[in-house]
Amino acid sequence: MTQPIFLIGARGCGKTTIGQRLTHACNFHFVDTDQVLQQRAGMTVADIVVREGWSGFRARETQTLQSVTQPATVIATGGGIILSSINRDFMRQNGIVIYLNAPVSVLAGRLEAFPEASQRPTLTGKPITEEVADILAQRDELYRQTAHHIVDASASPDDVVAQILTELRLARAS
Ligand SMILES: Nc1ncnc2c1ncn2[C@@H]1O[C@H](COP(=O)(O)OP(=O)(O)O)[C@@H](O)[C@H]1O
Ligand SMILES: O=C(O)C1=C[C@@H](OP(=O)(O)O)[C@@H](O)[C@H](O)C1
Ligand SMILES: [Mg+2]
Repeated sequence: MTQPIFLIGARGCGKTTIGQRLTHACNFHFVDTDQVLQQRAGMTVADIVVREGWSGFRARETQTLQSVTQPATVIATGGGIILSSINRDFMRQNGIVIYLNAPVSVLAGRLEAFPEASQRPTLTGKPITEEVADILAQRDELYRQTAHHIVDASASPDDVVAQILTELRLARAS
């Protein structure tokens, strides 16, 4: 199995962290759309949003997603990648999509501890817990529609990786 693996889910669900670990377990390459996009632009997400608005960032994100998609690659996406139907269709058709699902309390706790504000400028201007709740309410259905598999991302990193490997093995056996 060398199909690309796309990790989707809200800010703080662990796409970047789990993606790196999963890469070692599968012997795949790792890419993170936000890291590649920022390197190519020579700007942080926050800078891009100031200069080009969220629409400029979203256009760059779609282009980056398509250009980094290769066999034997784990692709950690940004939390808003599923807002575009082009991205949703692209991921479903070109690989295996895994939703790292976690409740608002877990997501907000992680984002308060590790805000990484240059990569995560505010989406709504609201305090973290309110923003996470509002955004998850808007996007949860899109994550679910796009995913081939859903895992519990509130577990420890080792456990989340183990859940993903189990899902992939079960899918291969069926
Ligand atoms: N399963 C986990 N258990 C505990 N902490 C986690 C877990 N996954 C991620 N984290 C922590 O949460 C923060 C956000 O994780 P990150 O991988 O950047 O999320 P995302 O890329 O989905 O926004 C990081 O500081 C990371 O160490
Ligand atoms: O949820 C979002 O709309 C975003 C999530 C961020 O990525 P992470 O999910 O890796 O934090 C980053 O792509 C950008 O700030 C937009
Ligand atoms: Mg990330």
